[in-house]
Amino acid sequence: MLRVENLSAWYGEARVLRDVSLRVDAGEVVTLVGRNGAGKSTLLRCVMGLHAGQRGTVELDGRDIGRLPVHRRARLGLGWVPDDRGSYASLSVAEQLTLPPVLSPRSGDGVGLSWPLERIFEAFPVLHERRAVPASTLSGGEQQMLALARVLRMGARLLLCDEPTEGLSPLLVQQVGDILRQAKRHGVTVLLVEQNLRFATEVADRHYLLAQGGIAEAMENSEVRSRERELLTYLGI
Ligand SMILES: Nc1ncnc2c1ncn2[C@@H]1O[C@H](COP(=O)(O)OP(=O)(O)OP(=O)(O)O)[C@@H](O)[C@H]1O
Repeated sequence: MLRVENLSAWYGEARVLRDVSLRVDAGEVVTLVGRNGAGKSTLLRCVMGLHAGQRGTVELDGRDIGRLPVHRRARLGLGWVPDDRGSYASLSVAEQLTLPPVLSPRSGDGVGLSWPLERIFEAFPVLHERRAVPASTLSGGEQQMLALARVLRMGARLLLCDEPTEGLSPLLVQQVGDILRQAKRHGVTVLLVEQNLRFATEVADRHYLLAQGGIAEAMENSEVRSRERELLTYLGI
């Protein structure tokens, strides 16, 4: 579904990604792990088209999307879940969930269709409880849930999630895990930055370790589990 080939990225003169190649197959959940500053967020931003200084190939379903602007990538089904949670603060939770342009249904298997509001509220009980309040009054964790809910509501079929569990209570972390597993059952593909290795192995199929802007290793769940202690020390967690 997603193929990244020899992707490099710069901030001014500083090169922060070095010939990164990876793939995420349809229906997979894949994580990017790595130390602070390894380039994980920049990689996600490149895939979404949010980073100008890049070179290399980004393909979605065999189509080169590397030069498309963000809104065109969103139309093709890429859903961006940022770590800064941006929202239209004065609108209520329910208004926000009816606001985004809902992607037109793809023909065929129904994968990647907009989630109905009922399913959203079932999956995100906290948003149902708080549906009438302005989003500005939500906690950071609740805003994170709202950001995730919005892209599912839009019908994104490849979610790009930047540390969705960061700063969440254990209960909300568990809910994010349930939601990602549910999204996977509905055919949604996920690439996520995740530092919580235990969470990563519970939700993901595979993992890439990013080090100094390059892919250092590709790992299966079993490998991450058996090397957990070593990896946690390496990541400085
Ligand atoms: N706006 C920017 N201008 C200049 N350098 C930047 C900018 N944003 C990030 N960088 C640098 O690019 C490198 C990669 O940053 P990036 O945020 O992608 O890493 P990361 O792995 O996501 O780290 P973290 O987990 O700390 O967010 C770092 O060295 C960082 O200092």
